[in-house]
Amino acid sequence: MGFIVTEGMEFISGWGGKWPAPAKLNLMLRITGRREDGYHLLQTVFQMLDLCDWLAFRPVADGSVSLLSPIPGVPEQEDLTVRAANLLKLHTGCEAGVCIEIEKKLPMGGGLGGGSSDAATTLVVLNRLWGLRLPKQELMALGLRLGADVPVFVFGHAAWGEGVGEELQPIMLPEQWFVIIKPDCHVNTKEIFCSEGLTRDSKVIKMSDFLAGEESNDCTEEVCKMYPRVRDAMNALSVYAGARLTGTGACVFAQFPSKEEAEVVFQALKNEWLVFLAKGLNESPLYKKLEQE
Ligand SMILES: C[C@](O)(CO)[C@H](O)COP(=O)(O)OP(=O)(O)OC[C@H]1O[C@@H](n2ccc(N)nc2=O)[C@H](O)[C@@H]1O
Ligand SMILES: Nc1ncnc2c1ncn2[C@@H]1O[C@H](COP(=O)(O)OP(=O)(O)OP(=O)(O)O)[C@@H](O)[C@H]1O
Repeated sequence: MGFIVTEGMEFISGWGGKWPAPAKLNLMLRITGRREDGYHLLQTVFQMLDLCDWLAFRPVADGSVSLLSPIPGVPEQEDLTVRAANLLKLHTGCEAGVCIEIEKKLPMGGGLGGGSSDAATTLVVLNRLWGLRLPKQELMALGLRLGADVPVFVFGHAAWGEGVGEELQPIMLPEQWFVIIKPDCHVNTKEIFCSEGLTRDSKVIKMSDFLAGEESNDCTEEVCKMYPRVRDAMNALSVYAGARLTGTGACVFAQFPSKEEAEVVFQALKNEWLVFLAKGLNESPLYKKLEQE
């Protein structure tokens, strides 16, 4: 059941070939308050991974936005890539059209931010393809309208995040290796943020506290209580190294200084769990590719 990251395969001949939409991990997640609209104030640390969805964009003449093959369970017009493209058209008055293909590699509902990253890649690539020249800050603000995790993927760098996750400062982190278990359950982010027992009054800390080892995730206890399979995954990974939850789950992860050390744990878990081996990245592969175009 294990899954080693491999390069995406060629699938359609879209503009610029295929574009990465990397996963993220929340290396720490503190909930420090709640806004009047119900959204939670967070302190978090985002790092991208070399584990990606792959997207292709084919210009179409009739001004429509469509998906070549919608993701099962997600209606085409609700897909975050379609919503991102339509939002960009509405915001700029651009009359161009696009057909999008998604090669889905990231598990959904896993706290790896796949849908958000797909949306961010769509905003960044179409901004270039359609010659819109919107600055990054404006794309991030548009992205926030699609979800709290979209801005960091537009930002494109490992980041210290505050607000609802949209106030971002770049951070340089060691590019370690991660073993990530995706338990066979789908955690609903909204359900976790609505749950009674969630810690919402964590002390505000500084970036230096995180760097000194403060790496907790305030959602862990509640998610493990509501989703026993997440607790099982934490226990399975804890045998080898400190296990943490990303976002609101369901994925749990442990970090290792070398690929070799991570590989040993990956091999030990892969028969029983859906497990990924991935490298932490400070710079998003999306921008690396954009620079090459
Ligand atoms: C848990 C994280 O993944 C950490 O990075 C994000 O905060 C969640 O980001 P996301 O999946 O893009 O979430 P959204 O689609 O914006 O929000 C889903 C639901 O989660 C709740 N939500 C989300 C983010 C936040 N800071 N406070 C919240 O209370 C809201 O009820 C919202 O309706
Ligand atoms: N392109 C897309 N890819 C994945 N999910 C999408 C997409 N478009 C819409 N969705 C919806 O978004 C939901 C959340 O998917 P996603 O993969 O982003 O979860 P997640 O990793 O838990 O996100 P987060 O870490 O941001 O909470 C899915 O269950 C699906 O209904």
